[in-house]
Amino acid sequence: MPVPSQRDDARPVPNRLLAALSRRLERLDVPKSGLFSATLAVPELDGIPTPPPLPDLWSWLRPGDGLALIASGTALELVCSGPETLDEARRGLDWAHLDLDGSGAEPVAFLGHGFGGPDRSGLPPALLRVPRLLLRCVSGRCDLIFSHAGGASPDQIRLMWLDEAARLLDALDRPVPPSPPVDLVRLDEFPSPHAFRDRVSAATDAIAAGRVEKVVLSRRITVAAPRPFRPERLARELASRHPSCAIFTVGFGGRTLVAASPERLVACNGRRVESYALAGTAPSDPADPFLGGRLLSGAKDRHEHRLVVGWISSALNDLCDDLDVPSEPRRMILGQLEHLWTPISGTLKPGTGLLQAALALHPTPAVAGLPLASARILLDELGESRSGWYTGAFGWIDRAGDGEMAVVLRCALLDGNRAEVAAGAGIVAASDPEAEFTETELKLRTMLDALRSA
Ligand SMILES: C=C(O[C@@H]1C=C(C(=O)O)C=C[C@H]1O)C(=O)O
Repeated sequence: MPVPSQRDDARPVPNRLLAALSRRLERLDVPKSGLFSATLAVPELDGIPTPPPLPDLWSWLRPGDGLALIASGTALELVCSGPETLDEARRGLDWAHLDLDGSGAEPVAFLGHGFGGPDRSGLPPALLRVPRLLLRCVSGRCDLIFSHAGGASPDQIRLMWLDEAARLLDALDRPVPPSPPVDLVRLDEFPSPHAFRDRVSAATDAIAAGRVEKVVLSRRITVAAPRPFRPERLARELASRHPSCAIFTVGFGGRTLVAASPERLVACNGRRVESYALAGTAPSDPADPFLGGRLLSGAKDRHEHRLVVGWISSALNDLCDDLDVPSEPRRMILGQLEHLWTPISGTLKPGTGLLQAALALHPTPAVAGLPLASARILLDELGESRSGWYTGAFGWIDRAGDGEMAVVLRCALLDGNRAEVAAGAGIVAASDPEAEFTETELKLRTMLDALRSA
């Protein structure tokens, strides 16, 4: 079988690897219909890959866990009306798989959805995508997973796969040099700083009147740089600054959502499940060792945190045979800020999976409020608007059901040289408008600082 030709502008791809892939795929019996994936170990690529310059890049990195998923092309994409239908869509997949080298690397579907309600960004309410080619690397061991969803002859499928492999290998081979930092211009802000503080006051009034216990208000700003943002550069920047976070990129229609999320909505490994309660925030200052102590002992932040721990525990309790809820929060330190953090874990009841848990958990009071229904009504009244999947969820699930979804936080929606960045803060009875504004500025800075070098 011929190896697909190079694009004229491309650097030479590792031809030996492509030729080897071509030989191996040729012997493969590709079914004509249904979703089919084949895993091939590629020791030639072993190492920890970084996101390459691919158009519409989908990727997921957990640098701290040595996990990298890098996708190229699409085998199957299902647009769903919301998170409720994602599970249905996934269960409906008739997914055959061949593990050619016995490496155990299962094929993966990416999934994501927004917060709920109108999303002016143009991203669909929910999306499931199986990449045509996935580079799946765990602790430096890499596999290539080819997928196809029928509708072509086996020869056409093999050609498409090799084309995709050529594109991915070429992109992985291209240098992604760092950019000298630039100044960003704030173009637009919603709501204005003044209006945000007013909303915080209106929210504390609603809390005093007993309408809700907590509500999360957010801000969105648009910035411009003198050059186009590079999603792969931003992801690398974030991965080196925040290796404990989930770093992901979701390319869609020429724009790319990029995030460094500290908040695990849910992760499943077999029947083990884990979710993070993350709420209560303060600036972190290495020069002030008492600051963390203040966060741990501060009544307002502990109250805000406890509400989230209670809610997540009760949502997971219904789905689990056993649940471990630490009695004391820990500190999660992320550059310039830190959070109160309680990892909650358990054993799922048989027949329950990642997507059911994600559905039961989203949106947690860390990003919405409590009680949820009243908080949603109050958010509408206060004019809260969220876009670009901010405070929705994004992640991956493999064919066996293992995977993870993170809350979409500390994120930017890149569009050429513009980026929309959002951040919010949990409002409780004792909240102060100025302090909450400062908290959102700090959270925005996580992304703005990285954007300057992207
Ligand atoms: C809403 C955001 O963050 C959430 C709110 C937090 C808080 O209010 O303390 C902390 C972490 C996140 O759960 C955000 O980063 O935009």
